[in-house]
Amino acid sequence: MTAAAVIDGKAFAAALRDRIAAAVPDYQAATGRAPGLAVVLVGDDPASAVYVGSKGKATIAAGMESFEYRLPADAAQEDVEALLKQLNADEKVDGILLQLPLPSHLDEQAAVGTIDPNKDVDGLTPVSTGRLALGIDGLVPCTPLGSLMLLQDQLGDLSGLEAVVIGRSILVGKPMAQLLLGANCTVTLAHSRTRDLPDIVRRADIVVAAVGRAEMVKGDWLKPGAVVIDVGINRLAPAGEETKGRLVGDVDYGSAEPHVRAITPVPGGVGPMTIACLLRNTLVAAHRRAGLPDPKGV
Ligand SMILES: Nc1nc2c(c(=O)[nH]1)N[C@@H](CN(C=O)c1ccc(C(=O)N[C@@H](CCC(=O)O)C(=O)O)cc1)CN2
Repeated sequence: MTAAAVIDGKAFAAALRDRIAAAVPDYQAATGRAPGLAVVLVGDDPASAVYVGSKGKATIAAGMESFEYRLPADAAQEDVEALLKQLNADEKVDGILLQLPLPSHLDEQAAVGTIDPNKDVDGLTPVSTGRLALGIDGLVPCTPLGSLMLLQDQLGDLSGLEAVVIGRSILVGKPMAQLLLGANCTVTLAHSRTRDLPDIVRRADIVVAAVGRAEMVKGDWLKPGAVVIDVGINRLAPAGEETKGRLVGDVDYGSAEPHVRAITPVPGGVGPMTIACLLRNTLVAAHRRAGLPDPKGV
């Protein structure tokens, strides 16, 4: 078999961000202001702080307005929900994102549920989830949306293809399965209790691994010629004092690569698409809130 294509999510995301930035001035001319994205971080998880910082920088680089809110790790549920309601009412804010995970004493679903669905650029409110399940146009979670874009770029029409999604999280697995179903794939949603997982994965033309276990999916689980989207971001324990922990996905890249038609690397695959799709959703939300047609090409 010929060498697998390495799907360059970083370059794809950069091109998408450029198209978004190019569309912002038209919105600004029509409304008199730039689209605004508010990101809320509760607590001091270092990885979350990095992601929130990257989102703020990317928002500004796209010509949008960035609003960042930080609440302490011991914030009460009422404090989080009060802030989200305040942002719902803020006319300058088109998109609201509550960075996850929240500290464990907080109820994530209840907090997310207070976000105005028209500003739900993470696509996680019950209304957004329902719209996706019903096939009604709405705002779709960023990582699955970015994964779908990469798949369609590789494969074109996905109709009739067998897709296996491993992992049933609200953030990735479930919406990914819905998106693939919407693209007319035959979808299996596998998870930690699935029996004979390697055999199920072996059927798939498309594999999306979002299980959160380092290098779990092995090369001999994959159908020759499959396209693999690796959503996992796992930092391996440092091998020595001076060695930084290596970042790996949920797929054992070394054993998978010789079997497949195309695969996303980690880092540089799906990860960068998450933030690019957040900007895309913010631009779309801003247009819809202003009663403008959806922006083209994003
Ligand atoms: N409310 C949300 N919370 C979280 C989401 C989300 O979509 N909405 N996703 C993740 C974290 N995340 C964004 O929030 C995110 C993860 C990874 C990347 C990324 O670009 N990763 C790089 C590698 C980065 C590194 O070196 O650590 C890559 O894969 O190339 C961007 C955003 C959980 N929380």
